[in-house]
Amino acid sequence: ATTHPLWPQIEKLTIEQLGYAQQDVEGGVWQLFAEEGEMKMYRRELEEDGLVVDPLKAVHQVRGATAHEMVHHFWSPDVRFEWDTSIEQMTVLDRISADTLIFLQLHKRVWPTAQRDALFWSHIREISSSDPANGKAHDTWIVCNQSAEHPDAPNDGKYVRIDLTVCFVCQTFIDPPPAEGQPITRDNLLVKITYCSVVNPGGWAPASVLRAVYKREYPKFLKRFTQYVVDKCADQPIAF
Ligand SMILES: O=S(=O)(CCO)c1ccc(-c2ccc(C3CCCC3)c([C@H]3C[C@H]3c3ccccn3)c2)cc1
Repeated sequence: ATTHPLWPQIEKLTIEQLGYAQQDVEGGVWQLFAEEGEMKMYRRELEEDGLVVDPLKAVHQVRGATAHEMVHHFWSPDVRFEWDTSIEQMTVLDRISADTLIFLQLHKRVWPTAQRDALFWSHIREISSSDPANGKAHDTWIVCNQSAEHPDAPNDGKYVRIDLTVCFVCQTFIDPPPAEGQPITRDNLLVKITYCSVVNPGGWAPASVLRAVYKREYPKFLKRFTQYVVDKCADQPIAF
């Protein structure tokens, strides 16, 4: 699949988004707008042609799951409806490779804005692996979602098409390490999560409405997703 025409863009954007996600949120450019327990949500106020396109960066950490488990459930079409309450319809239009799919999603209408759809490629990749037993190095995984075009989903104006760039980066920590010679259990798992998104709503929507919706929806979205994975994996063997 590395011969697919999208491959150079997928490769370039995935590396760029990894760097972007790993940049610290200090330095004052990011404004903390929501905080719940370990989850901190930041935004930068940005408008393009009068449209709110506020970049968002969320950092979170949860116990009981691995980076691989988190990103797999974020990427997999099979479980999307189990956690993503923002969508009404979802289709996989193409499987570019085993780790890259093209999604077409119809998002629930957010009153008073018009209903939106999103067409994007979604790529999952392990960035670094490690030997979980030594507890030193930690594995990092990323999912990148980037708006794309596709002949089967022309932007025919039936819905307002949003433009999105999303990255979801997770890193596993063995913390606290198990006692000498003891196996790693889920009590030893800590996963650090960074979620970055830039969503251009595609058509006019009042800035005040969008910012209120972002403030309400994103914290709910990330909390619900991470809790879903921890609950789903609780009684399963650990997938590093
Ligand atoms: O992380 S993903 O790739 C997961 C795959 O689904 C993702 C997440 C969120 C969105 C999305 C799509 C539309 C909207 C708005 C724009 C104008 C009116 C609807 C929003 C804003 C409203 C915010 C929001 C955030 C989270 C959940 C729902 N609503 C977000 C798209 C993709």
